[in-house]
Amino acid sequence: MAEVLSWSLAVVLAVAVVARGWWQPRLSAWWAVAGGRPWPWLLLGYPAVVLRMRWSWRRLCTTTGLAVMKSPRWLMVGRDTWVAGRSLRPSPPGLGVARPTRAGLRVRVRLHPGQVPEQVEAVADALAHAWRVHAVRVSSPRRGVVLLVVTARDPLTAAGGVRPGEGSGVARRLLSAVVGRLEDGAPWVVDLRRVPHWLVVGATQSGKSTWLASLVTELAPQPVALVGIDCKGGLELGLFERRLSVLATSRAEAAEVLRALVEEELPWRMTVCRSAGVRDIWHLPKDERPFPIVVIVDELAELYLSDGSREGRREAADCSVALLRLAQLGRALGAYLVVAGQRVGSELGPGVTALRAQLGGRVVHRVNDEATAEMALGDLQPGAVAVAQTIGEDEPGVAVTAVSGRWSRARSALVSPEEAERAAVRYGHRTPVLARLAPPGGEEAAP
Ligand SMILES: Nc1ncnc2c1ncn2[C@@H]1O[C@H](COP(=O)(O)OP(=O)(O)OP(=O)(O)O)[C@@H](O)[C@H]1O
Repeated sequence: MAEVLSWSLAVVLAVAVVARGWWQPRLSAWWAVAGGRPWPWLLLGYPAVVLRMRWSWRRLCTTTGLAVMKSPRWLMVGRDTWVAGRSLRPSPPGLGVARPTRAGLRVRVRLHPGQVPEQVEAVADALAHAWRVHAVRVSSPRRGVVLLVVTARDPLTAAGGVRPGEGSGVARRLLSAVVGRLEDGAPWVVDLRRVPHWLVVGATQSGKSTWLASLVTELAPQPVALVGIDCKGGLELGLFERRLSVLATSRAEAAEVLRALVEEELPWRMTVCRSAGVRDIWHLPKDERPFPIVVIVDELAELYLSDGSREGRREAADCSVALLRLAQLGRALGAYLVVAGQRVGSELGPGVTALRAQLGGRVVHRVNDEATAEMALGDLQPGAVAVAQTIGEDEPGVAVTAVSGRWSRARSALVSPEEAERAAVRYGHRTPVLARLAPPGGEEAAP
């Protein structure tokens, strides 16, 4: 026996020596992958939660009304009559295979005919309690199926634990930014080419500016023109001035910049596309393609609310129309819009509701009232409205992010003003000159 063992060991060692050219270069990558895995969760937490799920699924579905009763085959019951058939048995929706994620697991559930995802969503809290996990989120990737995203512990509690660009195993695309971490542990990616326009809402001190700072920090190294509109005198976006192609710090300046964008820059881009026979700038040859422009507005209300003067009303109306046109025309012409504000209700003016409908990406931080959460999420993800309202004072940077069809809780990367400023200075030399927006000197540069 000992002889067989030592021979086997010798063979394994010999193979390892012969094949070292193959495994040695891969060793560090394997080590890095293994080191990044949440082993305690995978080895202990995950099997325990899966057992609890399997064990309790039928009972849970019965008590919460998700199980349907399979009707038995029966005969008439009389005084001396036998009853044939199976006993009445609750049949729960089909629970699929639970796949582990970094912070929990995902599992698909096949609904019974006649059931809708809202029924599962209504009992998500009961599931979370029964499985002793932080949260169960419900989405519906296709008809008849719901996806349960289970998070074991709240990964968003560690304030400041998220770094800009963290989890950047994600392959970076132009115009995409990792701005924090989602509740399921995945990086929070804002990809402007997929969802071109975003609305960022939150009460004061909820984390809007920090979110904008992490977005700018991520976009700064990219060949992208950034246009800042900050009518609070440039207090927030002024930090990135070195990396901004244009910064408007009052409403009069903002109206002028937006006018130049929609009346000069966008029509010029249309002409370029038309003469090249293409439908958007992304089909132009790379060296002829104009820079994509990301317009960032901090505090939307400052653009919309007027002081009652004729001049003020005219500026507000101009800004409203220009933002709407920008949102409508922008995607094909490489202009993207990120708008932040405390409220986005119709009290700001008639144009704001139309603008909101164009902003397909939503980020909702802590809000002061239900109406604001409803305004920001109700049209896209009604199920997320209640969750946005649970974000507390002690959770700055925590938000609900939603695009059509999906939503999640998330926490933004904590980017200090100094870090953001440093990034803007470091990449300041990459700031494109937009000649039509900032007339004094400079020519339109190609990326
Ligand atoms: N992801 C985060 N993690 C931890 N702390 C955060 C996070 N985001 C923001 N904060 C903290 O919350 C506070 C408020 O952030 P921020 O200034 O971004 O809020 P705001 O919504 O822009 O406020 P205001 O509307 O008053 O400008 C700051 O002290 C900031 O450090």
